[in-house]
Amino acid sequence: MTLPALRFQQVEIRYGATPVLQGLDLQVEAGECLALVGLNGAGKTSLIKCLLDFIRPDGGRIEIFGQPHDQPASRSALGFLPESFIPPYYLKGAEFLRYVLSLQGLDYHAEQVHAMLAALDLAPAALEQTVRQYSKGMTQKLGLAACLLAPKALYVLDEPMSGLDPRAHALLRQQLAALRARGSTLFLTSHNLADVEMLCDRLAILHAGQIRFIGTPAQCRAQYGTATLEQAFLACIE
Ligand SMILES: Nc1ncnc2c1ncn2[C@@H]1O[C@H](COP(=O)(O)OP(=O)(O)OP(=O)(O)O)[C@@H](O)[C@H]1O
Repeated sequence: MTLPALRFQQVEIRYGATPVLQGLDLQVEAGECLALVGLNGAGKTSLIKCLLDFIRPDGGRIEIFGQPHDQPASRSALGFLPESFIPPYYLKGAEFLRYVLSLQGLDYHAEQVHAMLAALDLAPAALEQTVRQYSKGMTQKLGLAACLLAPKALYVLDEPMSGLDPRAHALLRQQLAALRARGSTLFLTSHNLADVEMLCDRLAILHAGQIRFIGTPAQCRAQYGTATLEQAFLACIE
């Protein structure tokens, strides 16, 4: 039997007295692409921070391929792109990639790096520029390259399309589809429901601290009797 990539059981998160997640259950199957969607402040990033053990849940249990998430070894299967990716401003692009790869015991292969940059539409000249000279979209592409260069069974991507121009956006969709086709699991957050429709096997709608809907985009539209996923999302969170 294949273990799920992620299993969240009855996860609770509070900031002080304010509850954010209230007994959240969610399972991400190995090999699928699942989007977590929800309004600003719904708790998507908080759930990801909990998964990565940056914050402790106030209740519940999280497993990564069957292992408790707070065992560091469980997270070696996982690549992560944070919502706000801010690399050290004084490093050159190549230095940053070399550093991130070395932390994972991986070598820097120039041809792989150039291929990844081309796949993300980041000019190779960026490798020799310091990060302080980057635009917002270039910074996001560097973060994506650092994350996707390491072969992982599971990628956790918090708003991966953020700041990308339309061409880079389309290229990243292709890149993510290729990763999924190679068997990696993708767990991402997105506010772009057109991306979710095109890219994801399933979506989970987080609202008022719990998962209100989980299923395919087609099931979501059917359940709420709407023509578009956006209308279905709005009906779900009413
Ligand atoms: N460190 C913190 N201290 C107190 N409250 C916090 C903290 N981090 C997040 N929150 C609150 O928790 C709630 C969920 O925030 P979170 O960032 O998880 O939402 P999100 O779904 O990722 O939102 P967005 O779509 O805007 O990125 C919000 O009300 C936010 O104000």
